[in-house]
Amino acid sequence: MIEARGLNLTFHTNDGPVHALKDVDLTIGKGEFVSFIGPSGCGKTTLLRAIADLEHPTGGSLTVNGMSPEAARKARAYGYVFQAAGLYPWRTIEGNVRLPLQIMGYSRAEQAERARKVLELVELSGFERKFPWQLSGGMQQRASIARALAFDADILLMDEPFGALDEIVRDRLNEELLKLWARTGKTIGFVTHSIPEAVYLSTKIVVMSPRPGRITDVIDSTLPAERPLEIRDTPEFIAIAHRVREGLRAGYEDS
Ligand SMILES: Nc1ncnc2c1ncn2[C@@H]1O[C@H](COP(=O)(O)OP(=O)(O)OP(=O)(O)O)[C@@H](O)[C@H]1O
Repeated sequence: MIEARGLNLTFHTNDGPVHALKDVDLTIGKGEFVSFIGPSGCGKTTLLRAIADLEHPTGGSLTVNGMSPEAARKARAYGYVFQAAGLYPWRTIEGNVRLPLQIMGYSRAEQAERARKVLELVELSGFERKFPWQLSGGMQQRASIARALAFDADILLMDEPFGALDEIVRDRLNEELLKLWARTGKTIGFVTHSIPEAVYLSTKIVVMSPRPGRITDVIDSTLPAERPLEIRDTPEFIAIAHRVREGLRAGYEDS
């Protein structure tokens, strides 16, 4: 679904070049849930943005759904969820979810039907007429996920969507996201700073390190698909978390 080979991305700044991504090789299969974890500045967001054609690699190759990132963007191959929910305050929740569909020229009936479906999927049925400020932070983030799902793209790219939420809300949204992923079969790319979040959610964990931004480890999860929150206390979970932590530590020492 997503394939990077020798991917490089250098920003040219007044202080000289910044190697945001260096020699990144990565394969993401259909239906995988892939987390990107690493310290600030290791290129997680840049990689996600390159997949979304919001940044342009300076070397190597990158394909998304078998196409160039630009072709994939034009084919609306992905939905993107940002760190802040980014809902328009003057639009209702339903109005926010319908916005991309409106822009794409869907009929009013189709907009309404799709909004209904995705709001049900994120358990926000009944909140269609509310405005964003009438919802909690977690609910706003769910609405922004619904918006990214509205046009039924195969890929969902999420840049630290739950970073600003307290731990209890985050736990619940993690559980809900796993259920949603199981129901929809989407391929998900997910940026996080949290080791437990990465291990809990992912089928594959990509550990990155900065200066230059690169991949230092790729861990295929051995956890079962069915994951109650208590799985975080099992030896298997703790072993994977340990490997992620070691990878992060090694990256710090190298850079
Ligand atoms: N538009 C830009 N111009 C110049 N440098 C940039 C630009 N965007 C990102 N960078 C630099 O590229 C590097 C990678 O940034 P990126 O935002 O991808 O890191 P990150 O791992 O997502 O960090 P964080 O966890 O803090 O969000 C950093 O050194 C950053 O300063």
